[in-house]
Amino acid sequence: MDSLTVGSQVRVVRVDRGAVLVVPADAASARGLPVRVELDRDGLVPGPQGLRWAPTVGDVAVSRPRADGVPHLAELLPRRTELVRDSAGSTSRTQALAANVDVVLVAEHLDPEPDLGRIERLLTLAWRCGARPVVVLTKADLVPRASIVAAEVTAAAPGADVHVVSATADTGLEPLRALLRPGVTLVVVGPSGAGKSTLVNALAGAEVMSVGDRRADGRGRHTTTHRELIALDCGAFLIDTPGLRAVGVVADAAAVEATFPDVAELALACRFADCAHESEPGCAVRAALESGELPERRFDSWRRLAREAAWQARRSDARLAALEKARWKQKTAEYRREVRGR
Ligand SMILES: Nc1nc2c(ncn2[C@@H]2O[C@H](COP(=O)(O)OP(=O)(O)OP(=O)(O)O)[C@@H](O)[C@H]2O)c(=O)[nH]1
Ligand SMILES: [Zn+2]
Repeated sequence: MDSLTVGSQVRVVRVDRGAVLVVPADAASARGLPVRVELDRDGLVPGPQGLRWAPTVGDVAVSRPRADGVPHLAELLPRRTELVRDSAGSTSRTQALAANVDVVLVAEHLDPEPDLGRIERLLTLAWRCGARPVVVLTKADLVPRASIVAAEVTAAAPGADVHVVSATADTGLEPLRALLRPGVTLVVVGPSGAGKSTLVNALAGAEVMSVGDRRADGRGRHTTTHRELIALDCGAFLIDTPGLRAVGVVADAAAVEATFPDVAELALACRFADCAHESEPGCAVRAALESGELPERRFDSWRRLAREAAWQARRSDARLAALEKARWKQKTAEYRREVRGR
């Protein structure tokens, strides 16, 4: 693609400093070379709700060249789905990792042993996003009894399919290839070294991402440093992400409930509607813990995420209140200026 036609819809494949790389949004013509589009000085694009938005990978925008012919993003379209995480630091901003995704592949290695808590955390991220979560257990070639581990993971991932794969041995990938339909967008998330880039390459059938041990310059292993959307020959879109270290999941109560439907259902049977599942009489959750029906580990994981969700809800309330206050301050300042000016 050499130029962007007037008013055409484009898809953001990568975000750089002050610019984005875009391709035509329709799957049929998305495979050409991306075009670099400079952003306005603030790095933002006008979008829904009359606000200016930071574009993210997977965003769809209307491109309209400026008067001087330079490509420009005129408008960001509303996001169908949005994968968000807590941005680093103490600010209450969230960061959109990817937009308009249909499937979230939660990648976790079988060797070393999978971290169930991390899977639950990433599943919460996926459910929150509104996309379909699919767990992919990687490096099956390195462990003898992958199916036993997979059963444990399945118990920790109600409602999500769990697939055991080896990207290097090309096993178990068929169910994932079946997800790659034209126009469908998949994003791969998971810890560094889980084999995300290797998986993306295997699904793409080409070396589209550089992988762990391929660096020949002796400066240690390659690791994915940016998010990138890849338009596959079959018409599907795949987004690779860098390993998410300690993902600040932007949990909300509904997403936590979707990840832990077993705990949510037990809680419904507690005698008190506001049961904290600590020492209340008639607590169905405690009973399930005692009988072994609900593993301690899973209960602890649920509690941690539920607390984070509650904390984040309070924090965003506080943020709204602060915004409201700032607006009010501005209004009074305007009013004073007006009075003084009379
Ligand atoms: N044995 C085996 N090794 C694998 C498999 N998939 C990936 N690896 C290896 O695991 C290492 C990490 O793979 P990557 O694909 O770079 O992992 P990543 O999740 O993209 O890592 P980051 O880019 O750091 O987030 C590399 O050395 C891969 O060759 C697999 O199925 N089997
Ligand atoms: Zn209870």
